[in-house]
Amino acid sequence: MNVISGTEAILAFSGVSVEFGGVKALANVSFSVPKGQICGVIGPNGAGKTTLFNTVSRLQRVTRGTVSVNGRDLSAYAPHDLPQLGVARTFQHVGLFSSMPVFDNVMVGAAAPWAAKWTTRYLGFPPSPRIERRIREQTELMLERLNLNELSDKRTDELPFGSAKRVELARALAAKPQLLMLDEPAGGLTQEEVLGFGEFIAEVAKEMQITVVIVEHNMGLVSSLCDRLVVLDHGEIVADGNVAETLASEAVQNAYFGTGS
Ligand SMILES: Nc1ncnc2c1ncn2[C@@H]1O[C@H](COP(=O)(O)OP(=O)(O)OP(=O)(O)O)[C@@H](O)[C@H]1O
Repeated sequence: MNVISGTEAILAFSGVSVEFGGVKALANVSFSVPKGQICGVIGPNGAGKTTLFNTVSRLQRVTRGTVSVNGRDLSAYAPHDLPQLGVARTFQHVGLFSSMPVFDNVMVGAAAPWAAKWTTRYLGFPPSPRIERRIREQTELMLERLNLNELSDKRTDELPFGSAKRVELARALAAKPQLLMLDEPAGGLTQEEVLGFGEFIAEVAKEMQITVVIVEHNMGLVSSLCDRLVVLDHGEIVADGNVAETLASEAVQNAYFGTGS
């Protein structure tokens, strides 16, 4: 498929298949995402988007093929290793610690790369005061960047949905990822919130030099935000390229509406 050459890839899928019994959720998917790109993954319900995401988060094993980040084959890693590899994600249904205040939720993200170190995980070394200070500073920075300062002490289950989504994003960004995976970030947001969200992601991706892969049904967001679209249908890539051409392609019309000739 469309493996981009000449630019260093941060994420690469090579011949990835995932099968559930007789169901082929992904069938021989290959593409790579160069550093700095905002890549949208779209497709009708059941196309394999979440499965694709989960192979990166290590929540889903591949039946065949390889998923790699910065050239490292992810099969050697567990989900808790991802912050150290520079990968952060958000979930389709907000995945916050509901009884904890906003500040602590974001601090979990800021502490994640440090917490994933083997000296912490296996030997239980507590953070030094210097590291603890850095984690708190990073948390405060993200709260400010996402306009969450005023909500800092609120429990996350007391927040409106749009604010909870912002907290989840702050938590993911607090880990200073190189690769940010966003799973349907616009779901449940008002149209105004969606616009603001798209602008914010574009700004932050540039500012923090983050590569973004986004699964999204909201075509308005996808069109305004993404540099490129990969379209899945029945587990296969049916189109891959710039946004306008891809959306207008026969393969996409077929996948969504069954109207191509
Ligand atoms: N754990 C599972 N066991 C069996 N089949 C599964 C499992 N997870 C996904 N599938 C099937 O794999 C296919 C791809 O599902 P997936 O959730 O990845 O699609 P999707 O594009 O994310 O859909 P949606 O847009 O509805 O979220 C579907 O046919 C789905 O029913």
